[in-house]
Amino acid sequence: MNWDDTGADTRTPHDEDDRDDRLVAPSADGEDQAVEAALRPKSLDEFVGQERVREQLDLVLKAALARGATADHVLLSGAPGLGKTTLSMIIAAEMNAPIRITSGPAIQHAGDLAAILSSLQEGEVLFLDEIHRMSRPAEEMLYMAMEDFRVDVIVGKGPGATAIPLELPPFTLVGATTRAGLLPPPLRDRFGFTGHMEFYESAELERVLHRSAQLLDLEIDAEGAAEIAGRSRGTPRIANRLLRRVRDYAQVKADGVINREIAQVALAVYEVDARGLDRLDRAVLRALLKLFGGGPVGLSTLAVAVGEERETVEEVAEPFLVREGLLARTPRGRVATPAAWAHLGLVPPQQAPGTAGQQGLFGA
Ligand SMILES: Nc1ncnc2c1ncn2[C@@H]1O[C@H](COP(=O)(O)OP(=O)(O)OP(=O)(O)O)[C@@H](O)[C@H]1O
Repeated sequence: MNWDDTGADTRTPHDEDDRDDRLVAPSADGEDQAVEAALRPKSLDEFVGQERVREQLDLVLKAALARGATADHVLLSGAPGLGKTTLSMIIAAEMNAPIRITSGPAIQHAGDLAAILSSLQEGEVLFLDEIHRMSRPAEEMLYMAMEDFRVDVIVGKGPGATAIPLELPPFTLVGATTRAGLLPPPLRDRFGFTGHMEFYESAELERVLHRSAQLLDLEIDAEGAAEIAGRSRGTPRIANRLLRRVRDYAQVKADGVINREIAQVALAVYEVDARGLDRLDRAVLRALLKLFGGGPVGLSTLAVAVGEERETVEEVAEPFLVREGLLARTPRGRVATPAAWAHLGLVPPQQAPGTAGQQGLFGA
């Protein structure tokens, strides 16, 4: 990637995929998957943060255990990397039940789901990630399975097709979604408990980092953890990933101990700034400020200026910039906030008397 100082992209577009190889990407890459299993908390007590969800879930599970019953179906919603998979495994562990893991996109036909459901053991936890991406027929089969622990398996085709009812053992469905709003109400209503996972506070991420450091046998001090936490975008997965990169730096260039200075220098090497913005985020902001005077500017124009697809700017960079209060999406286009100017150390152009709002060079 070659964004120059003006924020313009000097590389040929698409010669690298900015989505997956970003150090601050919320989704898991291959390395994450390999180490995440070792870092996952195994019980609700070990699970950091999300106090409300944890407390409510604790009650749901304890009550089910006391009744000797299978726990109600649970829906977990929230951004990637906040711990939905981890919580589903904890639910199974707390219920002393086995867990089966699958995802919406893996279930394209109702038959795929019937095969999974009919092989569940009594009390088993079925974790269905990205449940909003399941096919419609599978979704309809799931309604009946969740409510009546029964599915109708269709045998044959056309007028001769017959539905054979199949009893299922009671099970707990844990559905996970990043888009709770996309779930059809009949599906949403069949969950006994819905937990909304929030982004983590810095102090919570510091606890995650200390715990991970201990498991990875690393030495990190309080200031080192605070520095990494502040750049982790409220997401434990990103915190754990940044920790591993800082560890590499500490091992190669220092004595292995992670303190504030080591964390700062290491993350500067990886171009993750003090607020967790990476090169793409800063390129978008810089273009908005330097080329368009802070906006408003249309998404397509902004995307061309940084040499990216509209979707990349809109879906990869903007959500975090909006969340951080650095950029606003307005009906007239993208607008930088005063915090954006301050973050990049730039001074907003003087507002001419009588003009309303920020008017860019290529304004509305
Ligand atoms: N509350 C937490 N305490 C400690 N570690 C956590 C916590 N939440 C998540 N993690 C760590 O973050 C990593 C990612 O968590 P997890 O895979 O559960 O996220 P997810 O929400 O299921 O993500 P995705 O939606 O991408 O599947 C795991 O390695 C896990 O150890």
